[in-house]
Order: sequence, then structure tokens, then C-alpha cells
Amino acid sequence: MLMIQDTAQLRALIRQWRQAGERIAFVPTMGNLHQGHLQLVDTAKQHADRVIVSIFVNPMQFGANEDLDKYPRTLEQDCQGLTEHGADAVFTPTPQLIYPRGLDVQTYVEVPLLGDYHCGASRAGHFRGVSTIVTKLFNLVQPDVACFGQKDYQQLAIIRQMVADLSMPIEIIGVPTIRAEDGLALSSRNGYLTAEQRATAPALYRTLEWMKQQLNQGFSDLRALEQQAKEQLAAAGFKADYINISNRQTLVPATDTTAAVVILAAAALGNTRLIDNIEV
Ligand SMILES: Nc1ncnc2c1ncn2[C@@H]1O[C@H](COP(=O)(O)OP(=O)(O)OP(=O)(O)O)[C@@H](O)[C@H]1O
Ligand SMILES: CC(C)(CO)[C@@H](O)C(=O)[O-]
Ligand code: BAL
Repeated sequence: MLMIQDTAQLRALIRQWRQAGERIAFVPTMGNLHQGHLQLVDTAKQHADRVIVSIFVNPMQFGANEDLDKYPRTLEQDCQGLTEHGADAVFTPTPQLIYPRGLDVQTYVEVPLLGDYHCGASRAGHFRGVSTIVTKLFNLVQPDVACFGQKDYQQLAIIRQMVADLSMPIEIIGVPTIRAEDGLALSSRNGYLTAEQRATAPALYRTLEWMKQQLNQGFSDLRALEQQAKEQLAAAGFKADYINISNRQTLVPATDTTAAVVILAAAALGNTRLIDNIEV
């Protein structure tokens, strides 16, 4: 697997692949790779001749009091996993390369509306940071196809909207969430959990499954169901940020006539914020 740190090298490689008529798939990540990420790589391989992965802990999408500094950086181990899964190249730029003028004066991309609720409401500027870095990475890599996890449901919706609104010639593939045996969605931030918190963590997905069951059985007071779910999570030891029964397309609050629903949740165990979702 090729390791690429600078843009000239990256552009030369992409040109070489293009000249050979090869189709390119891209998987953007922040590293500390687990089976969820590797599933994105496996899916990417099915859609292209070449797979390139980026590892970049993007400062622009972290809030001032978030975990930018302590975010796990495990490059050697990540490269081993990527090699085993047949990635062709990994791009690991520095913040200086990506944001040479600094974040304050960086041109940005912002997708309206879809970022107003859920994580967008609690993490000001987060999705602006995500949309901007993904645009920059798309411009550098110029892939035919890019894979994103459904675990970050709102992020995936925003990227799809951005690609459509800005006429980016890139196919976006959403990949189902990979879970531990007990149901917990794999996430790099799971590594922050103590043993006790890790034992509690699957209650988040169990609560989502319970809500789905209630909805399928005809429970129609959606706001009351959200409230009950919050109480269940609090009893388990979580501090719920949000649990929202939403319209799958617009991500606005669902009503009892909304046809396609997704339940989106974020909740903290200690200082660790976990997210998950379930389609109903
Ligand atoms: N369990 C999972 N199943 C499928 N895709 C996943 C999973 N976890 C992360 N991804 C996807 O991997 C890509 C990179 O995500 P990222 O590097 O932030 O990993 P993460 O584990 O979600 O980290 P974090 O804990 O910071 O949210 C995103 O498209 C994300 O949706
Ligand atoms: C898409 C992404 C790599 C952009 O930094 C990040 O938000 C992530 O890891 O989901
Ligand atoms: N997977 C989303 C990246 C973030 O939380 O910043």
C-alpha cells in the first residue's frame, strides 16, 4: 500500500490511475480504524479498481471543548488493517497542508437545513467542518465513488445533499453500521469507555430497538416515546443529548403521518459521547 503525505504525490498517483482508465473509490476517515471502517474499504473495493483511504483528524469539525487533542492516532496499526483489506493507498495530510492559512480565514462549505437539528444543534460548526474537509478531499482525490457509514446518519445525508447541490460527479454509497456482538455500534470513541461504561453502552441501541418495536406496534405519540426513551437511558446511566424520531429525508421531527422514519440518538457516558440510529 502506498503512503502519501503531500498533494503533488497524490495528484500524480490519481493521474496515473486515470490514464490507465481505472475507477477510483475513496474512503475518508479520521483513523483509529476498526471493522466499521474496514467494511467501508471492502465495499469501496466492490465499486472500483482502486481504493484510496484518507486519515485526517480534521480540526475544523471539532468544537473548542471537544476531544481534538486526545483523539486516538494509531497510524501503524491502521496501515496494517488497510493493507490486509487491499487498500491501494492511504493519504495522511497534516493540518498545515490542508489549512495553510489557518482555520479562521478558510473558505467553507455549509449545507443548509439538514445540519440544523441533532448533532448540528449540539456541535456548532461541526457539519461546516465536515462539509468543507470532504469537499477539499474530494477535490484532491477526485474519486468516482466515495463510501460513508450509516452510523453517522446525519453526516451521510449532508454529504449526499452537498454532492447534489454542488453537482459533484461522485457517487455516494452509504454502508450499514457494523456492531459489536452486544449491539454497540463500533466507533473510535468507544475506546474512551471504562469497562463499566462499555458494559452499559449497548443500552443505547437496545433503546432504539425498543422504540422501533413500539412504533411498529402502532404507538403514535412520538414526543412521549422520545421522552420515555430518554428516561430509560438516564436510568441506565447515560446523559441523553437527543433522541429524535425524524423524517428520513429531511431529518426534521417526524409526525404520525411520516412515511419513512429514522430514530437518531446521541448520549454520553461520562465524557464520552456516543451516537447511533435505527430506521423504522
Ligand atoms: N460502526 C461503523 N459501521 C460503519 N461505518 C462506520 C462505523 N463507524 C464509523 N463508520 C464510518 O467510518 C467513516 C469514518 O468515521 P470516523 O473515522 O469518524 O470513525 P468513528 O468510529 O465514527 O469515529 P468517532 O468515534 O470519531 O465518531 C465515516 O463514514 C463513518 O460513518
Ligand atoms: C467524514 C470525515 C472523515 C470528515 O472528517 C469524518 O467526519 C468522519 O470520520 O466521519
Ligand atoms: N464520525 C464523525 C466524526 C466526528 O465526530 O467528528
